Amino acid sequence: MGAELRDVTVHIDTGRWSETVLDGMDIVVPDGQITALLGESGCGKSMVAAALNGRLPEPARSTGQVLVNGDLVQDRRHWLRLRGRTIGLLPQAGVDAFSPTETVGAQLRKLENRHRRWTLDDACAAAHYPTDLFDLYPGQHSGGQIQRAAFAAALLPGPDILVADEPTASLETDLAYEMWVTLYKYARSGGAVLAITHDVPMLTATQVADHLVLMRAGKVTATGDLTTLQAQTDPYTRGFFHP
Ligand SMILES: Nc1ncnc2c1ncn2[C@@H]1O[C@H](COP(=O)(O)OP(=O)(O)OP(=O)(O)O)[C@@H](O)[C@H]1O
Ligand code: NI
Repeated sequence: MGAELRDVTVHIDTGRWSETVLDGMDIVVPDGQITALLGESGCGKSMVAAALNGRLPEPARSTGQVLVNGDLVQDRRHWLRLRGRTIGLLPQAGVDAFSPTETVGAQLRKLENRHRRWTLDDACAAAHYPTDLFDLYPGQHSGGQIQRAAFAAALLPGPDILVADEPTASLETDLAYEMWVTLYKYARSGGAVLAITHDVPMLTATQVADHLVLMRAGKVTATGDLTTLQAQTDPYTRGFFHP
């Protein structure tokens, strides 16, 4: 069924300052589709990813509702049950998907054995992660390599809902295109995909996103398909689609 934030507000009080990072945020991520989330740096996109995975930072205080496959998520134990096969996160920094003390190959193999959904070969092929890097530790990978390893790690449990936070940020155009193909196939096979991205030229060229959500300062400012957003006249939206 997918995932949803309803009127989610998140305050972070660091002790030195207090900030509202999401401000009445609403978003629906339906299954079978790619929803693309865009917005300027610092507007709260990764915080949406965190809220959808029950991974808000420790000092955060939140109000509002998170629904996963139609159920209101109530507490930490509920999140622990959902993570993995129900909802998964490809973090913005690929290295955050791994423990630093074990090789990537060993960690991917564990995910394959624990979930028995995707095979290691299929996940690595779909993520274009070269299996000859298996013996390296996460910190021994380049930015683009660890991003692809993290993509493989996100695919292995085969989550109903996949939240991918800038999955192509460290990749050149050809590889980025292949990642979008993988996300497209994932959605078409039934997955609910939220893809956070800055890559409007790729979205425009591939038409891969079924629905777009544009945010600013913790709120949604525009939603719709590509044609709808391209036709908007306000300067913030135009800045993304007619740079
Ligand atoms: N752990 C944290 N503690 C305090 N503030 C945080 C924390 N993480 C993020 N923030 C703040 O929350 C706001 C939103 O950050 P977020 O990472 O969601 O932005 P973003 O839209 O993903 O940006 P980018 O495109 O650069 O990744 C920022 O103002 C940031 O400073
Ligand atoms: Ni981010």
